Amino acid sequence: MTTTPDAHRVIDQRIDRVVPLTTPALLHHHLPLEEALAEAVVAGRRAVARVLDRADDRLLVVVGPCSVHDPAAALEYAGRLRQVADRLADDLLVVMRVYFEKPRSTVGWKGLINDPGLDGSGDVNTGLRTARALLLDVLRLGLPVGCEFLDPITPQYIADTVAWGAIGARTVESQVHRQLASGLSMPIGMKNRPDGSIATAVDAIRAAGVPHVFPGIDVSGTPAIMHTRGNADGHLVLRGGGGRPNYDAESVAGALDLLRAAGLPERVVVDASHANSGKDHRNEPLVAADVAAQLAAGQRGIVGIMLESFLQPGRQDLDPTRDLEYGKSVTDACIGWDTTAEVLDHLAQAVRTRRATLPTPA
Ligand SMILES: O=C[C@H](O)[C@H](O)COP(=O)(O)O
Ligand SMILES: C=C(OP(=O)(O)O)C(=O)O
Repeated sequence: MTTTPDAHRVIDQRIDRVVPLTTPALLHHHLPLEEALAEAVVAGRRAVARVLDRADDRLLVVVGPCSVHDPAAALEYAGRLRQVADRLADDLLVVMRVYFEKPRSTVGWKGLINDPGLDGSGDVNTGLRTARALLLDVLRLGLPVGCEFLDPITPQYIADTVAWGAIGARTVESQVHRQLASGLSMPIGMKNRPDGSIATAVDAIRAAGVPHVFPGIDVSGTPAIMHTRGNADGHLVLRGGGGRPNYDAESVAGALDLLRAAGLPERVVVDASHANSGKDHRNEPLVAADVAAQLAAGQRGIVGIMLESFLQPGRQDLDPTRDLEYGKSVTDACIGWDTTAEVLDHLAQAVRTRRATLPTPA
C-alpha cells in the first residue's frame, strides 16, 4: 500500500519564507489610473505604433535612468524631460524609461519592485506600490512611459500605465517572455541577445506576433489561462553584444535585411547604451551622433533610439555604509542631464534633415 509522503519533507524545501503578495486589483484600487491618464496611455501607445509604422516620421526616443532607485529623483528628471520633450515634439516622440525590473548577468540589485529598500529585504509589496505611484506621477506630468517586463506576473500590476515595453537581451529567447509579449497591450521592443544574436530577437518578434495560450494570473490575482491575440507591434532593438556594437550603418542594414527575410517590417530601435556603448556612458553621445548621421543621410529603417540618462553622469555602487549621491544611477552608468538635452537637440535636428530630404510618408 502506498502512503502519502509527509508534505513538510517534500514541498518548498528551498523556500525560506512565504509572504502574501497584494493583488493587482487591490493595487489598482488604491492607485487608480484616472480616465484622463488612461486616455494618455492609449494615445501614447498609438503614437509609438505610428512612429514604428512610419506613419509618423518622428523618432521614438526612450530615455531615462537605467533603473529607478529613488522616485523623487526620477520625478525631478521627468519634470526636466517633459520640457525638452514638449520643445522637440515636432521631431521626437519622447518616452521616459521608467525601469523597475533589472535582469542581472549573475547577481546584483534586481530593481525597485523586487527590493525597494535597496538592502536585500525584498519588500515586493512596497516595491509594486512605489513603482505604480511613480508611473502615475510621470503620466500626470504628461510623459508616456516605457519599461522592461521581466517577471511574468508583474505586468498585471503596472502595464496599464505603459506605452512602450521591452523584452531584454537576457530573456528574449525565453518562451515565457515571448508569450507574455504576445498578450501585452503596448508595442514591445525585442533586444538582441547579449552574445549579439539578432536572429533570436527576430524569432521573438515572430513568436510574439501570434496568439498563445499560457498560465498566468488575471487582474484579481487568480490563476488564469491567458489566450492572447498576438502583438503586431513587435520590433527589434539593437543593443550590441558579443564584444561589438551594432549601431553602425552596416550593422543596421544587416539587421533590416534579416527582418525583411523574415517577412517582418524593416524597422529598428538603436540602444545607445549597453554593449553599443561598451557600458561607458561617455560613448552614448557618440552612438547617438552616428545614429543622427544615418538619419540625416535618409535612413528610414531607424525608427527609434534608447538612451540611459539621469540627472548626474556615471554610476555609483549601492553601499550601505555611505549615502547615495542624488540623481546618479546605481546600475549602468548614464549620461547626465546636460548631455542628454544636447543629444536630444542633435537627434531632432537629424530628424528635420531627414524629413527635408525625403517625401512625406503617406
Ligand atoms: O541595464 C542594466 C544592466 O545592463 C543589466 O541589468 C545587466 O547588468 P549586469 O550585467 O551588471 O548584471
Ligand atoms: C537590461 C537592459 O538592457 P539589455 O537587456 O539590453 O541588457 C536595460 O535596458 O535595462
